[in-house]
Amino acid sequence: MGLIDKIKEKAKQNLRTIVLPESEDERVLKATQIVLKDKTAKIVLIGNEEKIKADASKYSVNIDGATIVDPSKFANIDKYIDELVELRKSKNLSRDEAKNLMLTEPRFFGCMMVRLGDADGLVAGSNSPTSDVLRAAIQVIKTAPGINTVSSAFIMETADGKFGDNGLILFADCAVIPEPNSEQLADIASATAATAASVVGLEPRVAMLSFSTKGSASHPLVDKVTKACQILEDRKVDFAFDGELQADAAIVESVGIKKAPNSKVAGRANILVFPDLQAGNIGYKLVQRFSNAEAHGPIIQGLNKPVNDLSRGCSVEDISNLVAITATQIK
Ligand SMILES: CC(C)(COP(=O)(O)OP(=O)(O)OC[C@H]1O[C@@H](n2cnc3c(N)ncnc32)[C@H](O)[C@@H]1OP(=O)(O)O)[C@@H](O)C(=O)NCCC(=O)NCCS
Ligand SMILES: CC(=O)OP(=O)(O)O
Repeated sequence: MGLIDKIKEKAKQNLRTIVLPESEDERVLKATQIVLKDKTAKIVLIGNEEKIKADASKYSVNIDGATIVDPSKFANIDKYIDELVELRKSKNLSRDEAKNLMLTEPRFFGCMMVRLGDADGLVAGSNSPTSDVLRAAIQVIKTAPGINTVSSAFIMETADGKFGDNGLILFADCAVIPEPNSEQLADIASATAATAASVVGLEPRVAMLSFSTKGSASHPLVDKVTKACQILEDRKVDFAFDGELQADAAIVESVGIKKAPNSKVAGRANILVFPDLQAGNIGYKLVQRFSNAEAHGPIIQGLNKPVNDLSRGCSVEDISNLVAITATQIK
């Protein structure tokens, strides 16, 4: 059984309610049909009921069984607005501004449903940039207790099974922090190790990537990565990691042996932590497109409740798969 089938089986065991705020997107309605047919989650669509039903009929999609919530007719809207005003008190968000966000920004409304327990998780981003999804999630759902950094990971399912664990390898952070400092890189490594273990069932082996392997180049950008490794060392984390490593030293055994002979991770990493978002975002898209790999995510890490983002280039299956992943993240 492949990874997604396993995750879907797990999701079916405990049916969760997932909000899909971008009901105007044809792919979202088609994914809703798949999720309801597969019984991997209950779905809440946000928007005008008549329009959603008309669109579903236009696209010949059956969304019977999905709950449709229209913020403009929502009985508890005042409670949601009050909660947002309270959450953004330090930013002086007025009640009118909060009301406007709740009525016009379905991602904010959906995150509030999750925050207040009217839904369990949210998937968005098919029709909005990642930053819009992240802002709603960070402002409304907030970070989990004791966590400072929100980051993300893609589960890459590569076709030939050569890299990572039988072709499964996590890439981080490819979606959230543009220029992570060393502390944040260490946080990204820890969060991704936890995602690898809990969502994919892998024993994490983390490579902290750079353009240098074990001192082969010297530059402040390399120092940032070696400092992140030192932070992980000081934190006494309970997973295998090594750095700084170049990508080939991280994933190709023969190169790992040559460039980092004493490493427990080099040549066999199943998690790649990129030094910044330029490298991470470009890197995952190149692997996805050049090698026809599945890229599941970005799975957002560090939030108090699960919200996951999509690339705007996602397929219908990407959405239904991410709904199942989100459902299994709920504690
Ligand atoms: C994540 C992101 C949306 C944050 O937005 P931002 O406008 O920089 O956020 P701000 O600096 O205004 O901070 C807003 C709040 O979020 C918090 N925050 C921002 N990034 C955070 C992170 N990674 N983890 C935890 N908190 C974070 C800030 O501390 C701030 O908190 P406050 O409002 O309580 O003071 C932004 O970093 C971003 O756009 N990232 C890139 C997304 C992207 O385009 N990815 C590529 C495609 S996938
Ligand atoms: C994750 C990501 O790159 O999202 P998008 O393609 O929507 O920018």
